[in-house]
Amino acid sequence: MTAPGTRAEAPAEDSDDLDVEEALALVREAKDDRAGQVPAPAPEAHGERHKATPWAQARETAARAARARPRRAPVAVPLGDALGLVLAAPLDALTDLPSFDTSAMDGWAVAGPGPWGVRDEGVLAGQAQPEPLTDGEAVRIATGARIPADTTAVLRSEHGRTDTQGRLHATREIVHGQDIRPRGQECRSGDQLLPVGTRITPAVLGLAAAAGYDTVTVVPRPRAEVLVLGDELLAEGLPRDGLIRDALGPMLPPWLQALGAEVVKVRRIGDDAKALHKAVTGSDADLIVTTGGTAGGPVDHVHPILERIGAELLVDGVKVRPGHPMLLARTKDAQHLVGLPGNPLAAVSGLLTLAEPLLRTLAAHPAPEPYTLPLSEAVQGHPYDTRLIPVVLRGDRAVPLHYNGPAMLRGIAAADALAVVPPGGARQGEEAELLDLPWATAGIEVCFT
Ligand SMILES: Nc1nc2c(c(=O)[nH]1)N[C@H]1C(S)=C(S)[C@@H](COP(=O)(O)OP(=O)(O)OC[C@H]3O[C@@H](n4cnc5c(N)ncnc54)[C@H](O)[C@@H]3O)O[C@H]1N2
Ligand code: MOO
Repeated sequence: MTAPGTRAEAPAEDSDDLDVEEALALVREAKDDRAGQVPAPAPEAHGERHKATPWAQARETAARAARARPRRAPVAVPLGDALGLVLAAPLDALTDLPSFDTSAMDGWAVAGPGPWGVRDEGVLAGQAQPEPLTDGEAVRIATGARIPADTTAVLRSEHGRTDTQGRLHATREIVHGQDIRPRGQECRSGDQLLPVGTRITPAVLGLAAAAGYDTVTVVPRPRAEVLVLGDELLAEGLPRDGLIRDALGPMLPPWLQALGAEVVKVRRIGDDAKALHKAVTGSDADLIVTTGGTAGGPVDHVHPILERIGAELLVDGVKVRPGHPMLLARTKDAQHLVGLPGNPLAAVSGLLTLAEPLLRTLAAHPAPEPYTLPLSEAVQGHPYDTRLIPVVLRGDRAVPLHYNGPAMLRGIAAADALAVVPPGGARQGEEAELLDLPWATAGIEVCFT
């Protein structure tokens, strides 16, 4: 169930569905494999409309650009900082689990058949080795406490009673070994608990801690820098005198974080070519994201600066609405630049078309499974380009939202996803591919970053 014009139709060798193994090759000790090198774009004159890349191909190019980069070394991060990252080394148990024979219940550790004489001192969780039991002896024990040597079973509190002489009787039959968790029941030291490529969830953090880890070895978070261009932008207050509020400065950093990036800097550059040149050449981020200045107006400095620094344009315009002037360039060996158009919804389109596959691949996250839903109403198409339309998901339908113009955020702010509408449009009831917004899937991606 995949909409026409989507990844499913792309030739197999061009698929941007990232194999985690393949992605992790970027961080392994193995020699650098540049097989995925992105071919240079067709040498067509700047400004020609037909050089624009088809939407699905642009996404593939962005993912492949990330794969073609030099290896990034794995890093060790404290458990508290590891949520959402991907294991770059297998999680091998550093201890047996449990690491000692443990009581599974509150009750008594007993030795031999009852009734039993009960020791005065009980055994609590966290206590060092308790005294061994002798036959006919019992000791109060808490869940998680160490089992004394020579214990035959644990009798649950609710299954025992003490008589007037203080002797303990079982009120039901007990089985040898019952309610004792033997050392190593879950794993032995050295057992592989999780393989390379596993996404670190809250449960993985818990397992890692239980297995003795303080830090985990992970694929490093890609570092992103945001450069907001435009002299017309205000950082606060109401729009006035032809000036407008900067909508992208507040929107992009958390969105990039939700896509797996660490945002190292957000800078307002204005329409100053010199400042932009300095910011781009001085950046050591994995990804520079610029906003505005892509279209070729009098103060659109992005293309000229990329040309000046000898950057390789991998995508120069995409057959998608909104956002068609978006671009992707390789600025240096281990750095890319995504140029987002200034119109805010066009910038979202660029973010999901180019930045998402690039960051996802660098972060070694698997590609989301493509899925489709029928549209609740017809959506007018562009004659040649894909359209991305904000939708809400209601039951088993995608409901297109109004206010989906390139300069509008009102639709996307209420949306669950973007529907991919192929050239020519989609009929009511037609299946459309959906791009989930990172916070719409139970907030999981957002809290993972
Ligand atoms: N002659 C042509 N003009 C334009 C074309 C074209 O093909 N030929 N394409 C249009 C399309 S489509 C888009 S999208 C925009 C892209 O423009 P730029 O990337 O050069 O961006 P700017 O010109 O700087 O800004 C466009 C628009 O967006 C507003 N803007 C910019 N930054 C922000 C921000 N941070 N927050 C809110 N709004 C922002 C800016 O004020 C402009 O209104 O070009 C069309 N033109
Ligand atoms: O591509 Mo522009 O984004 O239509 O407005």
